[in-house]
Amino acid sequence: MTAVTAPSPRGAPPLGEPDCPDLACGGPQTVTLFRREPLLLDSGQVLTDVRVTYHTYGEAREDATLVLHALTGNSAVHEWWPDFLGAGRPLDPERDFIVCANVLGGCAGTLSAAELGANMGAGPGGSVALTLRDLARVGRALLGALGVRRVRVIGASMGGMLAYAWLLECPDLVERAVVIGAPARHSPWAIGLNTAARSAIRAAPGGEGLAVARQIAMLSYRSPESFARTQAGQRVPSVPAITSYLEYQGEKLRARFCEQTYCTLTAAMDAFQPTDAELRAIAVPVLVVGISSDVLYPAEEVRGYVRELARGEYWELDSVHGHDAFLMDPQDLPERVGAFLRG
Ligand SMILES: CC(=O)SCCNC(=O)CCNC(=O)[C@H](O)C(C)(C)COP(=O)(O)OP(=O)(O)OC[C@H]1O[C@@H](n2cnc3c(N)ncnc32)[C@H](O)[C@@H]1OP(=O)(O)O
Ligand SMILES: N[C@@H](CCO)C(=O)O
Repeated sequence: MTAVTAPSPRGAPPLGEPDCPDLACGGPQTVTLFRREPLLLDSGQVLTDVRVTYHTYGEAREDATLVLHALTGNSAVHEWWPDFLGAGRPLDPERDFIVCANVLGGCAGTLSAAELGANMGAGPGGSVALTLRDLARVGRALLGALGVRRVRVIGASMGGMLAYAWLLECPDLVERAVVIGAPARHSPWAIGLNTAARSAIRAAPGGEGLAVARQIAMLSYRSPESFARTQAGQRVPSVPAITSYLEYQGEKLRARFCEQTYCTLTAAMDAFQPTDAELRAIAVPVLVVGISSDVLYPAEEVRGYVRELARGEYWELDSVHGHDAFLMDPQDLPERVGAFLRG
């Protein structure tokens, strides 16, 4: 394992300077994996020298908790999940060794889709094919480099689908998993939303399309009632609040994210279609959490997959705020997750 110099994740301090010392935090750190043995992607392409950026919290141990971030997330869990990370919380650095890495193809320090496209001669718009199982294999190599031999995985949204990929790809390593607000397979509805987002990016490459993609996605991350409560009326004269909100959110993502990553990761989510037989083979305990007002991944759809899991259990977060409630309105969710992780 060799540390290398690499660009800082957008908005993060320079690599190597811990940005959360109070949480026994190591990170952001960067390692280059697959130096001697290459990584064979599901597409048949081969990668070497895969740069991975990650954070750790707590003292290194052979058993760890791996946090899997969502589509536009990064490895800095302390920045986006403060309700879950800290003393007395489900991810407690005083008790656990916690790892989170930016995914392969991501936009926050790890070898990005744009860099992969350059390597593979792909054009703009993200024609690199990655699968969620490829992402899990890279995570596995990182855990190996850190000396981890057993892992509990937890993820929400794309991170929840990635947790299913871990359960299928690394059954020897995963001892339990938490899947929040995520299906085991993308539905036609979810694929359709991603298709529209990628069409916007291809139609207006260079940033404008990414902003429109975010507007489409934001409508699926909240709910009619959430927006009725938070975005009624106007903030700017003559402009509906929801309009200026979506425009603002679009520009915000455009400033911090990468269009190739957006296309590559959403395509990986759409292509993830494990069979019921594969799901039935998952032997470890899995906590599946649905969100009552989620219009992207309706609670009933998320709950349906529990029937296929040998040791699945279901809990529902009752919130009006839709899919993003796991970030905005977690209520009792940290407590439930903590109890499950402690087993
Ligand atoms: C498991 C994971 O990995 S999750 C990954 C985490 N992802 C991220 O951290 C990045 C994505 N971020 C998000 O999705 C969101 O910011 C969340 C869900 C984390 C937080 O959402 P909220 O706190 O509700 O923020 P909200 O969506 O209301 O937006 C607030 C912003 O919009 C602005 N805003 C609100 N209403 C309006 C309006 N009508 N017109 C214009 N601007 C508006 C606010 O001023 C605020 O601006 P700021 O961000 O510059 O402070
Ligand atoms: N709002 C989060 C979750 C979306 O699934 C994100 O932007 O990553």
